[in-house]
Amino acid sequence: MNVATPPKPASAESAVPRLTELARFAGCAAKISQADLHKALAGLPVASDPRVLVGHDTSDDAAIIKLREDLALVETVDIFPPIVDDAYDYGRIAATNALSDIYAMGGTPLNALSFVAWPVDTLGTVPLRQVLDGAAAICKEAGIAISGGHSIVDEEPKFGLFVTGTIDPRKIVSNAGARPGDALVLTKPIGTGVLTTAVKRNAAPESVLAAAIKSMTTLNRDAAEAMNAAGATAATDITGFGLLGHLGNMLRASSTAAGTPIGAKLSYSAVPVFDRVTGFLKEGLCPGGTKRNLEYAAPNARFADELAEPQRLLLADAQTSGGLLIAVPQDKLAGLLADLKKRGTLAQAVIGSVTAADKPGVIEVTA
Ligand SMILES: Nc1ncnc2c1ncn2[C@@H]1O[C@H](COP(=O)(O)OP(=O)(O)OP(=O)(O)O)[C@@H](O)[C@H]1O
Ligand SMILES: [Mg+2]
Repeated sequence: MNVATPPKPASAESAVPRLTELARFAGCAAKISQADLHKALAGLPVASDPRVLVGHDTSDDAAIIKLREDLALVETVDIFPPIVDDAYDYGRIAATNALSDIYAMGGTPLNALSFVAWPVDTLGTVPLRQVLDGAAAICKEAGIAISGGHSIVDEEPKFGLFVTGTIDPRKIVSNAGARPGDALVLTKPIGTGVLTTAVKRNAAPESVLAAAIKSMTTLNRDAAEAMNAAGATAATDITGFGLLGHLGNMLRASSTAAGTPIGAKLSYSAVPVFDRVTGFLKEGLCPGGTKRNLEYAAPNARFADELAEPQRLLLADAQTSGGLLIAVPQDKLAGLLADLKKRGTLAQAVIGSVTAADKPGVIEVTA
């Protein structure tokens, strides 16, 4: 069930310049590209400690550290520059996005610490406080506190959370468990990268963001509860690398775990999209991160000829606080969809299926 948007605290000072003007890349589109991240992380020591059940080597959403047979910690961090101009909404979006990685593993949030980089001389502390209030409101909704943090001066604002959660180590939903035949279900529409870019470049009024802000501030908790109840084989959240990028990570991790190449079939027309996004893409409004995502994904994507560049870009659009992508065995699909619907997730879309492939991570996209 979605919780109503809380009232915004009154602003004592107008934030000049706009928050998004100070950000080179907005939200999760500021992530270092998958290609560069792989270069930077390749060969970095992998944890040999047997208590590290999930480390950075499988590109998963969070690290998992076993404490007991029935208890493990889930740890994640997510920080990014402003994606909207409203400071309170920026805080809410950053917090929802950070919590999402805990839900994507099947975990339950326990506590958060916040990180702030802020141009105190230009913006003052009032909008900073609004960011913190927004994040606190979302954490309260998730049932946890922000129990501390760290703050530095920076010309480009950045904000985010370190979140700790708990999980039963026997019930981890990593991105490595997808198996051929599983259905792929998406729980929020895509297109936040394109919409926020259109507004940032003054090509559209802020009102076009209403549905996207509602989505970016909706916790993936309900989707995760349905996923856990259904017995999903794998899940991840769709963020900065876009649908193709995060699906690719899931398929490659699942291929390694299964010891056989695993790919997917994706149906373009089944993917839920926010209003106006396809029009903006046709006008050439597209975040740089989305173009980089498509470049990275293209060698492993087999697009139907009818799908032109704007449609391909859409599937690679850098999302901020996107929905869960859930792999679920076919016999559990109907139950999952009914539960997602009952809980009121923003989408319950079957967008494709997992396949046996000739090469790990291949995605065949039909119109
Ligand atoms: N600086 C880093 N040092 C070590 N590992 C890293 C670093 N940056 C990213 N990683 C690892 O790379 C993998 C992919 O990171 P990515 O940010 O895509 O995951 P994510 O947290 O699910 O993304 P998002 O938070 O946007 O959902 C993860 O396993 C992550 O832990
Ligand atoms: Mg993630």
